[in-house]
Amino acid sequence: DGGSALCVCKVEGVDLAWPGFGVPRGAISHPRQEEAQAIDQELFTEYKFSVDQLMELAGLSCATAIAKAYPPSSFTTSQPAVLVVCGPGNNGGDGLVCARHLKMFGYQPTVYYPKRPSKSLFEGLTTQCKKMDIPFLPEFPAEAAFIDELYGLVVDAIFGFSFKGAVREPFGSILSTLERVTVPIASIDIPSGWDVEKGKADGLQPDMLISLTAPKKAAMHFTGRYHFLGGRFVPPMLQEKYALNLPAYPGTDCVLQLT
Ligand SMILES: NC(=O)C1=CN([C@@H]2O[C@H](COP(=O)(O)OP(=O)(O)OC[C@H]3O[C@@H](n4cnc5c(N)ncnc54)[C@H](OP(=O)(O)O)[C@@H]3O)[C@@H](O)[C@H]2O)[C@H](O)CC1
Ligand SMILES: [K+]
Repeated sequence: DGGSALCVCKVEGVDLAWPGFGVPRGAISHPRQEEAQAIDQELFTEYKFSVDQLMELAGLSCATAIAKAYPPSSFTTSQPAVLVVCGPGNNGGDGLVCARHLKMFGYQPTVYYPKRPSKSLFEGLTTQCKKMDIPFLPEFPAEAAFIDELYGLVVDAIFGFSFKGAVREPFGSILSTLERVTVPIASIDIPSGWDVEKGKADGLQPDMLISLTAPKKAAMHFTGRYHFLGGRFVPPMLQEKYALNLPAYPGTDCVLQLT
């Protein structure tokens, strides 16, 4: 029927179905902006996940994908130094979680977090990073060359699927600096500044994209080397409802390399 391969079994009279145990028959779906937001909302309202639960899994996926694509031994800097740039929404929260896990994995992350929401979730994530000795930059490096000199990788956690319209400051200047760096950029969920559906041909061109839940429409314009899927938390019924047709993650992995 062109849908995903579903395995169904009965346990105590309840039908259990899951994608996988076989390759999905159709292509992976690329939700539009409104669909991505609707799936996100449904995870919270209908499926009763909390934001911090999903953010933890999302951020862990990002750090895991980064560790697979850029192991510390591949860095040319003296330390595996990573600059994590965090925006004002949940994409920025994923960045903070990612920074904390990167530190656990042996990297040297530094965070830049210019616009911090006064919500306990983000305050808690910030404290956790600080208590892990992750430095927070007071200012963004003025020159792309400074970033190239000090860091071997930049994590773009500025905007995710709720980004709309023209970029407002201070993020416009930050993005124009990031467009000029030569070290690889790993974007969480959406390359920041891109239209969530149409992309941005003259915008940031990351080396890596970690799509969370499912690749959004803009991911079709991604031309970097590594595309990973993360956020292995979408219950089968929700995958079916939105016809996500996600490929099966290998074994117990929290990420899947798409390209
Ligand atoms: N289900 C999942 O896969 C999960 C994904 N997660 C991550 O969450 C983001 C989406 O988070 P959300 O908070 O909805 O939105 P963003 O982080 O994309 O951005 C919202 C903030 O950005 C500001 N904004 C929007 N447009 C602009 C602009 N043009 N210029 C400047 N600033 C902009 C917006 O500001 P407002 O003033 O408009 O409110 C917000 O502050 C998703 O992509 C994943 O990364 C969750 O972690 C877990 C579940
Ligand atoms: K991003």
